[in-house]
Amino acid sequence: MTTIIRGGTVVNADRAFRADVLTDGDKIVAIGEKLDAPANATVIDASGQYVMPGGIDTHTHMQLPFMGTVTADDFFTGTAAGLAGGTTTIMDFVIPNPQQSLLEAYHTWRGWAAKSAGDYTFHVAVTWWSDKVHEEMGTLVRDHGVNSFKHFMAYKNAIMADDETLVRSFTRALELGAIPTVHAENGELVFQLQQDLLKKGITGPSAHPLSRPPEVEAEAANRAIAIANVLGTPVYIVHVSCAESLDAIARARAKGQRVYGEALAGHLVIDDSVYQSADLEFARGHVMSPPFRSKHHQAALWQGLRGGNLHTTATDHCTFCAEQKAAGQDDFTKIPNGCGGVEDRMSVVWDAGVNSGMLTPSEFVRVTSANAAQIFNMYPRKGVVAVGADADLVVWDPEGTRTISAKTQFAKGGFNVFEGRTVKGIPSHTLHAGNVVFARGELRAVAGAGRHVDRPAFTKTHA
Ligand SMILES: NC(=O)NCCC(=O)O
Ligand SMILES: [Zn+2]
Ligand SMILES: [Zn+2]
Repeated sequence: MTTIIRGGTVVNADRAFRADVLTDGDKIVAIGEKLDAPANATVIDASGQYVMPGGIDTHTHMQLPFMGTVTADDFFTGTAAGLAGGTTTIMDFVIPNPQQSLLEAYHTWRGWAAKSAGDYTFHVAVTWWSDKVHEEMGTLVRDHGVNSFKHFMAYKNAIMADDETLVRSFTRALELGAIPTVHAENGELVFQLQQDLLKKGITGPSAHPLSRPPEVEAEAANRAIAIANVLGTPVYIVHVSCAESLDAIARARAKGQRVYGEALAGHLVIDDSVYQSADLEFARGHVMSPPFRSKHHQAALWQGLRGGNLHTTATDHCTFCAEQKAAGQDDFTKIPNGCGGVEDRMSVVWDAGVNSGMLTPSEFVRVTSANAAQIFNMYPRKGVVAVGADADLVVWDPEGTRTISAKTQFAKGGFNVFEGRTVKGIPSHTLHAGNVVFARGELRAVAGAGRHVDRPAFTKTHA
């Protein structure tokens, strides 16, 4: 398929310029003013619009078996919803059970992901340690295009990585040229606080944020950063939700440490008042970890994004319907943790970030795709509008509006944490691998059209 996008303003992380963009097959083949195009080319009129790299969501959980259930979105519905919102690549997580082979889990997830409509790639979680894990990390990096390993510092008695696992896995990642990532919350403290709250008879969703205060996150962020510093590894901290964790990242970076931070669209715009709702189904729908925080944390996260101490935006898309969330109606610790957003991240970050003047369009591209592609070694295949890059593009209408609602979304789960929010700045068209997969509200996602994105190891100079 050949497509010409005419008359738009191309926005990359480094600059914006007026140009047509020609795609052929799955690649961008020409960029320039008044380009010639074959007579059979599909023409998209982008006048008054921006042409940007398709979004990369660095953190999703499609079809995840978690807390006794499985997320509502699978790899088809979740990636299709992403395409509707301008996100063309997701970074999902292979999460082996403790004692399970990493390779076995990796192949299971690859099987599930075969029906993806958008591109996908995997971080692999290290949930336990043994010589076999050491060996399998090597196989994943050398033979399977994995260059990032995830460590959950929370979820005690389930997938929590203890300090020995962190130290050994970070060390191994350094040997292999892979980057360690962490969910930073002190799982021992969370467990203790949960038990204390339950003993006091505080069992509803309002207890969730009380069991995971900012200090619990900051302790783990500081610990992971300290471990990375001693071992000389880079480290990427997922879903940074509070000023205290951001301060830890800023301190380390000021000393020259290679620390990266991810902000979630939800944490940027939703505050912790949601947990006080008398509508317990609504409150449970917002239970995720780390929880939504008070407004001063949101302001800090925006400053972190603009100032360069936070690098990526993601969603942690992990959808559960009301019936699944009701598993925790008598005990908040049993509410499956997770919320959605893959369909909404680009518009939410544009609306709250660019329309407010907090971010420029180029900074928007930096935090929605370019930095992710660079940190995780997909650049310049992804994250830039350039000749030779994948034809994953979003034609962005800065005047278009949409009121987000679970009733009209493509994602499953029947709930949306951004419900009722009217965003200005929406995709008019999304191209994935050169195909127009979303056009003015019409989704043309094809199951199985998504490709796995191999991410090679970093050279030794990265660490
Ligand atoms: N974030 C969340 O609550 N659920 C998904 C798993 C995780 O990322 O911690
Ligand atoms: Zn997490
Ligand atoms: Zn997650």
